[in-house]
Amino acid sequence: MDHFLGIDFGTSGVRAIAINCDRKIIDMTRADYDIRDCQTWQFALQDVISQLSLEIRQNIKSIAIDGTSATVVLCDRNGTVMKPPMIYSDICAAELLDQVNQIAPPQHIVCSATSSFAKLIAIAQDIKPATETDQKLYLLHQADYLGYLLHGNLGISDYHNALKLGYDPILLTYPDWLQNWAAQNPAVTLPKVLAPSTPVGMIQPEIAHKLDLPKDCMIVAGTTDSNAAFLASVGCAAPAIGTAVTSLGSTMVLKVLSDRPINDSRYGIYSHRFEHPQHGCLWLVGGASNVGGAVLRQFFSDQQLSELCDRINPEIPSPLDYYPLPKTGDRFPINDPHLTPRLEPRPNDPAEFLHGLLESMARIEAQGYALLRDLGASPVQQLYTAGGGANNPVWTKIRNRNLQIPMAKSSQMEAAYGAALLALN
Ligand SMILES: Nc1ncnc2c1ncn2[C@@H]1O[C@H](COP(=O)(O)OP(=O)(O)O)[C@@H](O)[C@H]1O
Ligand SMILES: O=C(CO)[C@H](O)[C@H](O)COP(=O)(O)O
Repeated sequence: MDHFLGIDFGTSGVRAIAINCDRKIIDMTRADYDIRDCQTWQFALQDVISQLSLEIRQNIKSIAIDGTSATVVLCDRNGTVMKPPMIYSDICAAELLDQVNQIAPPQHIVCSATSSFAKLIAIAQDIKPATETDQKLYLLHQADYLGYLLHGNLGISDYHNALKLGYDPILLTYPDWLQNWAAQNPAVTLPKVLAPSTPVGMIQPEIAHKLDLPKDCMIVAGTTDSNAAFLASVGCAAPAIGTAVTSLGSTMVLKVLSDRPINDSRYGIYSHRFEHPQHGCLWLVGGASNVGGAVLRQFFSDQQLSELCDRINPEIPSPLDYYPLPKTGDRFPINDPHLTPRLEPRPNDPAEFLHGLLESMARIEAQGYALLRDLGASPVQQLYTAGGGANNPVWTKIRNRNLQIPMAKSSQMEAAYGAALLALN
């Protein structure tokens, strides 16, 4: 029986889900890791695979990996990581953003302090010009680097991860402005870009041996965590236009399947290409906010979260109006690297405080979907939820009251299932 493995690298953890040809989950494993330490990426990757039963591992036909978007790492030609990764919410200095604005077209989506291209400009600042080919350096996204660890082909990405680097998902090429920049900065090689789910290469023999994987196990091009979450929630490759998914993990990411791309760097709005079996090329229009579960973890353990939620009446709106960020800066619907968290006034009752946090994040989610609609995204017909926050019925009721959008039960709430569907395809 053939099995297909999806591996999700989120902010706070790694999940692997093995499915069979009927898309049924046959096993799921988890591992902790530190998103800022690439060595833990490698350990966690091997850990979540090794935890699978021997029978499953020996029948894995293909593997797909999703990672956090705009998390980038610089490697040399041997795949050695040259410096700690810059993660998706890291902000580049204002003077570097000025450089980005001089290179990219006005209001391009890379004209954001958190874009992968802004991080490339930051990294390129202290790279000596390459005199020999062996000094070539490679900019990789998190999913690209993890895929390299398995297939051994350096410099391969996908058009979801490469979007915030500046890759054009309509023309399926790097735009001239970026190719010109790369020609003037030969020390850094941009990754080759494939469609998600495209076969990249077979697993390296020594890795196959170490992990008891088949010698012909194929590693396919991956995606980003919230695109994988979209696929997981709808559970197929043919969702209706107007299907929306909120990925409620450490962050909050909104996506609406639309018939046209909408991009607006003022608000941190961008569109991922989505190949639909019936409609052809569609677009996942959305944005990623830094509000989400990470800020809840700053104040409450999962146990406290559960106990305090039992004391909240979700039908009564909280009067508290927060902007609950884990640190300064947001990307969407307010794209402002200097936006400070608003977490006052702090009530004495922790249940009241939690109610205010959940209600405020639900209001921001509703503002986000209203902004997407106002800027031309297809109207939302039904809304799924993925990620850890999807497990919270009180939050779901609060969100339902603020959103006024028909909410559907997700097929699967783990992004790793979406990655497994890519491996199956
Ligand atoms: N029942 C819950 N209610 C609210 N938030 C939750 C709940 N369970 C988990 N979370 C939050 O979800 C996040 C983890 O979800 P996950 O999808 O694994 O996120 P990520 O991959 O982005 O780290 C944590 O920040 C945690 O606070
Ligand atoms: O918030 C994030 C981490 O979970 C990422 O930014 C998220 O992946 C959103 O980016 P994209 O829409 O490109 O997937």
